[in-house]
Amino acid sequence: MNTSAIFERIKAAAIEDWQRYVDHEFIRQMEAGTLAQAVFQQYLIQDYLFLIQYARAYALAIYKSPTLEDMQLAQGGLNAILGEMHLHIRLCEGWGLKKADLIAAPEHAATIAYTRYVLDCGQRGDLLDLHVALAPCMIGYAEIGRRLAPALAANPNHPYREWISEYASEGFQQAAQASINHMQQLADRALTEARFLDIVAIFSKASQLEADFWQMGFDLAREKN
Ligand SMILES: Cc1ncc(C[n+]2csc(CCO)c2C)c(N)n1
Repeated sequence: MNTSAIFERIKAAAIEDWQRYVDHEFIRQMEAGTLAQAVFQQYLIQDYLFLIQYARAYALAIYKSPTLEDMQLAQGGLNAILGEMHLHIRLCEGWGLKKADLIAAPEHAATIAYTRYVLDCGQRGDLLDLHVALAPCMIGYAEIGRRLAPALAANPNHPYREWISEYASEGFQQAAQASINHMQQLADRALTEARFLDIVAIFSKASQLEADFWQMGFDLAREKN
């Protein structure tokens, strides 16, 4: 099939689920600086557990790589996760939570659902299926980082400066672009017309699971109150 600008086409086909993810109430409140800290803390603790499982998904992407270049790109993703986890440890330390406390937290159903879904896409499918399941995470956070960056300039005391800066950073934006480029290569090699709807379904599902992940922060904070 004609696979030009494949990421834009997949996103357009899944636009409602994508919007519900990148424009979730959590993001709106974060942008405004009004998101309750308890909600953000619950999210971030679960996100640490999420990243451990997500690192396994990138490791699976190395295993599923037909070429050395695919392997190197997946390895870059794995390294980026290890770097991202420093943000979580730093922020949690500021609240008096140690790494051991994070690891000991029980995984929420939304964390399990999302990470195991991605791992399953990789186990039963090929590298394109897995890459598409991984895409909303990387590319969505880059879109959110770009959108929220102006809020930092407007408010010098923005409470979520560190988090927003991480995803708005040049390094992170480049990594997301590299992920789009890799998706393009994989699609050029393996995407057929017959597979397109299956690929869109994976992207939609992962986007829905991202939206559920934001929602989990509100739900957990309410339960603990
Ligand atoms: C629920 C959730 N979704 C996406 C990310 C962002 N993220 C996770 S792994 C990875 C790839 C390399 O760092 C990126 C961008 C997150 N932290 N939590």
